[in-house]
Order: sequence, then structure tokens, then C-alpha cells
Amino acid sequence: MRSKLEEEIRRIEPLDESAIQQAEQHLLNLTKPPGSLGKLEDIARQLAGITSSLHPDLSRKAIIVMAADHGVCEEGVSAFPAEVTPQMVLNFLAGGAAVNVLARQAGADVRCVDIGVNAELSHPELISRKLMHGTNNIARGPAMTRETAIEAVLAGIEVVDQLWLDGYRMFATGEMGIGNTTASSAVMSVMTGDSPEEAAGRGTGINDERFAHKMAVIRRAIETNAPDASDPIDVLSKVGGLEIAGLAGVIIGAASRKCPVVIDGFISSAAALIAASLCKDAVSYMIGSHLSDERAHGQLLLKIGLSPVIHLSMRLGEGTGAALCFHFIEAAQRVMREMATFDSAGVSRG
Ligand SMILES: Cc1cc2ncn([C@H]3O[C@H](COP(=O)(O)O)[C@@H](O)[C@H]3O)c2cc1C
Ligand SMILES: O=C(O)c1cccnc1
Repeated sequence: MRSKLEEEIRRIEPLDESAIQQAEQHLLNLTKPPGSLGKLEDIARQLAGITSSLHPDLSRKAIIVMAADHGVCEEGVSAFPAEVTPQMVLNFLAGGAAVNVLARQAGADVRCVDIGVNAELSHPELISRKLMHGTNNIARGPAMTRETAIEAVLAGIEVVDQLWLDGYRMFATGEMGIGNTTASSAVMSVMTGDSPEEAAGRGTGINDERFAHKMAVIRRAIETNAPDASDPIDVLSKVGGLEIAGLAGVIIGAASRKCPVVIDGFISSAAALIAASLCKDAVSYMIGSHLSDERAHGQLLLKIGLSPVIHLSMRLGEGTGAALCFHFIEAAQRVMREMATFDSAGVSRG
């Protein structure tokens, strides 16, 4: 099983440098001062490097929402009860959640995966890959076995595989799991060396008292489990979550298929940190969508090496920031496709 993951990781290649150079040359010929479209130009170059094309067709795009529960909720770390996780999954499937609305506006499809929800769910549109009925409480012991962590990463890869066969060429990460900012902060703290207090945030909006308790729970989870920071699978299995592991797989799967993968907020970024640690080249396939208001998110993005495209003071997750980022990716593609050159428009160069 481990070797299947290693094989997938080995397939990830660095970006196509000659396509990046071609994109840069084209951008220099467009009727604007060099570099004046800022991050849109960064995105245009990155898309060229990922796809080896100046005009890739990325019109079919999927936001993969991985849902799972967290045993650590019994410590009282969220402002909301755990039953919200399955309730929100049904909301995604009915098309009524924020991510559904923003995905529709961006022309993206939402695909919801049950990778570890603590309820029996059945719906024709639900991708059922349940590995556990929620993780074990990380404040008391490991979240899951090492085998389950690997299976969860592989499940994410397989979901991308299937969607790729269905014609999707751009992916975004999304998640639902009450308690998952606690697991994400624990993952961040272990992997970056930032203290549990620096890596923590208020998630769904907890008060000062609960926040102090949450930081203590994250510290206890790390002390109890002593994860090995140099082994991302060990970190996932000890203090992670099933959706975080699944999303790391989504990112690895997208990168190995040479597809851009748009990273949503804090939890998705914890998954991105795991993916980056499994394979450094995977970062080149990631687009950091937005800067979440979850306190440690900016620092986490910095550690991965991502610069967020937008900052709308959002702190929801689900894939909402990624859905909005699709508009800017399309803008970058339109610039490449539709703008006049100095020659074609008869504009003098500087
Ligand atoms: C109704 C509702 C919808 C959500 N959609 C995403 N989240 C977000 O909040 C949760 C993480 O915060 P914490 O760690 O504090 O529980 C995750 O499920 C995340 O996706 C939601 C939370 C709620 C309550
Ligand atoms: O940034 C996020 O993804 C986030 C922040 C708070 C709560 N849920 C998600």
C-alpha cells in the first residue's frame, strides 16, 4: 500500500520550464507594462508550466469536499456540535451550502466525499469512502492507524483519478469536519515547529476561555502522541484527520496528473503542508486561493511557499475561497487568450 503511494509521488514532475518561458514571452508582448497584471501573470505562467500549454482547457473543474468527524470534539474545542458535520454533508448534496452557491457562480462542480463521517449517509451523489466513524480523540491517543492514514491519502488520489476520467482538469480542495481546525493546528505545529499556541485559531468562533482550552488540547495531543515531524504519514495518523489525509491525496493526485489544484483555507493548507512534505514538487501545482481569517493561516501559507490570490476576511472552509479563486484563474487565462499584442494593436513599446 505504501509503495502505491510512493509510485504516485514519483510520477510528480517539476513544471515545464520551456512552457513557462513561452508564457513569459507572450505576456511581454501584450499591451501593458511588463508585470503590471501582477498575480494574474504569475497564474498564467504557472498554468503554462503545469499543462505545457499557453491555452489549456481547464473549463471542467471540481471542488472536492472531504468530510470527516473528529474524536477530539469531546474535549469541547469547537463552537458547534459534531452532528453539524453530517448535517452539512446533506446540505452540500442538496446544493444549499456556501460552497455550492460560489461553485455555481464559478462554473465548478462540488463533489462531496464521506471519508469518515460519524453517521450513516447515503445519497446518489455522495462518494462513499468511509474509513472510520470519525477519528479517535487525539488528546488521548493517535487519530487513526498508520494504515488508515495511507488508505485515506490513497482514497483522495483515487477520487481525483475518477474525476480525471470524467474529464475534470482543474481541482480545488474543500472540507467539512467539526473540530478540524484543532487537528490542522496540531499538524501545523508539528510540521513547522511553531508552538501549538502560534498554530491555533478560533475556528468556528470560540470565546477566549474555550480558545485557551483549545490551545492546551493541541499541546496535549502533540505531547501524548509524539509524532515524527519528518514523517508526514506519522503526523497524519497521530494528530491529523481523515479529510486532511484525503485532501493531501487529492493534491498529490492532481499534481501527478499535471492538473492545477486550488488550495482553500486553513484546513486545506494543513493538507497542502503534508502533500508538500511528501513531495516538494507538488507545491508547483498548488494555487493558494485566499488568506483566511483563521489566525495562523498566513504563517502556514508562508511555510508551504504559497502566496494567496485574494483576501476577503473569510473563515469558512468548505472550498469557498477556492471557488472564488476560480474567477481569477479564468481572468488570467482570458488575458493570455484575448489581449492584443503591441504589434497587433500598433502600440509603441517602451
Ligand atoms: C454550519 C457550519 C458550516 C461550516 N462549513 C465549514 N465549516 C468549518 O468549520 C469547521 C471547523 O471549525 P472548528 O474546528 O471550530 O469546528 C469545519 O467543519 C470547517 O469546514 C463550518 C462550520 C459550521 C458550524
Ligand atoms: O480557513 C478555513 O478553512 C477555516 C477557518 C475557520 C473555520 N473553518 C475553516
